[in-house]
Amino acid sequence: MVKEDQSYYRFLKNDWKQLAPEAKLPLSDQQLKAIKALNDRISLQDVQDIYVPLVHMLIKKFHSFQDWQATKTDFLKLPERKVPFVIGISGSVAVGKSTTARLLQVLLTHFFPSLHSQLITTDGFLYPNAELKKRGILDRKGFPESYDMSSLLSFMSEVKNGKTRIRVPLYSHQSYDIMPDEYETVDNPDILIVEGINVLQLPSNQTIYISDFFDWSIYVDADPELIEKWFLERFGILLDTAFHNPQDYYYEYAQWPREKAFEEAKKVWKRVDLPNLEEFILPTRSRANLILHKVDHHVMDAVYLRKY
Ligand SMILES: Nc1ncnc2c1ncn2[C@@H]1O[C@H](COP(=O)(O)OP(=O)(O)O)[C@@H](O)[C@H]1O
Ligand SMILES: CC(C)(COP(=O)(O)O)[C@@H](O)C(=O)NCCC(=O)O
Repeated sequence: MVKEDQSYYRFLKNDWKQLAPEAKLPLSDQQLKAIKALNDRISLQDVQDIYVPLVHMLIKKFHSFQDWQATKTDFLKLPERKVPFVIGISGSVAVGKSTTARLLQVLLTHFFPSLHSQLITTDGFLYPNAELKKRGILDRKGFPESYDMSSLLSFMSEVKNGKTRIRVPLYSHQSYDIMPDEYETVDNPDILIVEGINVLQLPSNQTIYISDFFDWSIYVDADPELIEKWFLERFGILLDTAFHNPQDYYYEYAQWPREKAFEEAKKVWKRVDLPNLEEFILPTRSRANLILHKVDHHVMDAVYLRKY
């Protein structure tokens, strides 16, 4: 049964999965490989039940956005121009934002191959570690003051103005820092997905939200105790990757007894990422157009859709 409160309809998985009956997996072998390559633990049942209807709803929204752009330029007697449709994805550190974003991109490409979609993460707009140290906020990484929000806002404005070949700095979880002289290029796509913990926040000293540039927003939600578990699992993967690479930020931890390294990671979660979730990320959840709620093993149990 679809329930509602003042702001959202709540669809349990069984209701939500009925919504795009014409859109069925199986995907081609190649698409399945693409999904499994991005994460081989993703539930294909969830892909079918949750993500496929979601992608079809997003495309309806995209078409109505395009219609409005055409109507507007026609009414204003202005030349037509392409304005990217922007989807923001928010949620805690380690809740699965980047996996969700990549999965949406794979599915958009699968069902709508003529559309060019791109994906960026706002991690690239974190100040480099050297700058965070200079400001005395290295242990506040991820908090609002650790991002160069005015660059992020300028980037969003360039995207919406149709600028081509915009360079976006890149962050590496392995080096735990911005990668010097490495960028990705955003090239006036049809759809841009912008993923990050801060995308629904009002930047300090600014008068506009990043989400003012969004045409749709998604908040990935789960119980903080589960998110801590996923954070620690990802830490374990980062340790394994770092083991033989002294350049890796996690190399030192990888040499420690495993239990001691995990104790340290738990402290980071309690001292940094959990307070950030409680103080700055969770309060933005009610601004999202859609909330994806996950339970154990990243399985989705409910979708909340804003009523207006
Ligand atoms: N749908 C999913 N199924 C299985 N594992 C997932 C899923 N989404 C995320 N994960 C795992 O959870 C951890 C955090 O995911 P990630 O996408 O890196 O989160 P975020 O971008 O929010 O920090 C990673 O280890 C990732 O592999
Ligand atoms: C770079 C991040 C702020 C962004 O998180 P993400 O959403 O990419 O997981 C986060 O991974 C982080 O490094 N937080 C600082 C504390 C920590 O080491 O977890």
